[in-house]
Amino acid sequence: MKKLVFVGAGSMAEAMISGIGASGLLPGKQIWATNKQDADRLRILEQRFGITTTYDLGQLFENADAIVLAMKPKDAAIAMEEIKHYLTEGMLVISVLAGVAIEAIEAAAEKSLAVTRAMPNTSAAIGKSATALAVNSHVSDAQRKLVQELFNTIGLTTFVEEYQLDAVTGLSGSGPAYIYYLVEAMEKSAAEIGLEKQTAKQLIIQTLLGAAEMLTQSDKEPAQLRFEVTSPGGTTEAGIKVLEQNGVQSAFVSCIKEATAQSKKLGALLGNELSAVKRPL
Ligand SMILES: NC(=O)C1=CN([C@@H]2O[C@H](COP(=O)(O)OP(=O)(O)OC[C@H]3O[C@@H](n4cnc5c(N)ncnc54)[C@H](OP(=O)(O)O)[C@@H]3O)[C@@H](O)[C@H]2O)C=CC1
Ligand SMILES: O=C(O)[C@@H]1CCC=N1
Repeated sequence: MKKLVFVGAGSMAEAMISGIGASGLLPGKQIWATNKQDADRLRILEQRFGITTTYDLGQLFENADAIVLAMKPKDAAIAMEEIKHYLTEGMLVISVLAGVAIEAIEAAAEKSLAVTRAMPNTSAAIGKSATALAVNSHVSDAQRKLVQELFNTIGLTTFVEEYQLDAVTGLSGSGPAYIYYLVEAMEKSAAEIGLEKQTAKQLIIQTLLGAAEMLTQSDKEPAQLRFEVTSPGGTTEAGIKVLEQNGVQSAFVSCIKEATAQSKKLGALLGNELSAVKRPL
């Protein structure tokens, strides 16, 4: 790949640019970006990652191999209207938009395009994204390889059916936020039980890393690993009892289902009835 273009330069674009840049797959100069109006933000990204930015769409799309759509779903209709004439069949369009269907993107562009829908997460910034990809039939084998190579630079990559991407969004796209929410609660409680912030932070982070590594290395189910922490009549049992009384596990299940449902709703913001991808019967 010689030129990768980001349309939208917010949190997700930055996480990807940071991860791709650090991997060395593409020199910063060959990564291009634009946004709607925030020129200061583009200057910051240029300084931080050595990328090239412009508001000149002709220059932006010239000889581009792949275009990443990285605006909010609510802004996608206007953005597509602005860029559709620059999109060609030879380009690979990579959409990270939550909920928006490949067919809706082609409909907005008013042409057939090679489109990959990707659902990464912000851990892309440190090469630790969990990314799911779905491609349409116009994506060539070479482009499929290229997109996988690209997302491999920012973490783990897996291919799924397009209808599964809303679930991926609810689970791992939004997932880092659920973990940060838990950490916020752990930090809050640490302050209330008399631990200094810095000490608590170190202990919490190592606990998360250790648990993640246990889940990776051990063959045991998470429930079994939990039981092994839980001594009868001990502290964990007392703590988990409170979580159970407050329905925390079922709240997490509802949370992920609601996020998945919201992904489906966001798809409709491109203003096309093709947006919702149904599970095949
Ligand atoms: N954040 C996350 O964790 C994840 C986000 N996503 C998806 O990534 C996408 C972007 O999210 P996020 O980065 O958080 O959003 P941000 O709000 O941080 O960034 C949105 C970007 O889109 C730009 N933009 C808006 N309209 C246009 C336009 N017409 N032309 C060009 N650029 C435009 C904005 O420019 P300006 O600032 O000038 O207005 C801004 O740079 C969303 O679709 C989201 O679903 C997917 C996975 C994870
Ligand atoms: O909250 C959102 O809509 C985006 C999609 C996944 C993570 N952030």
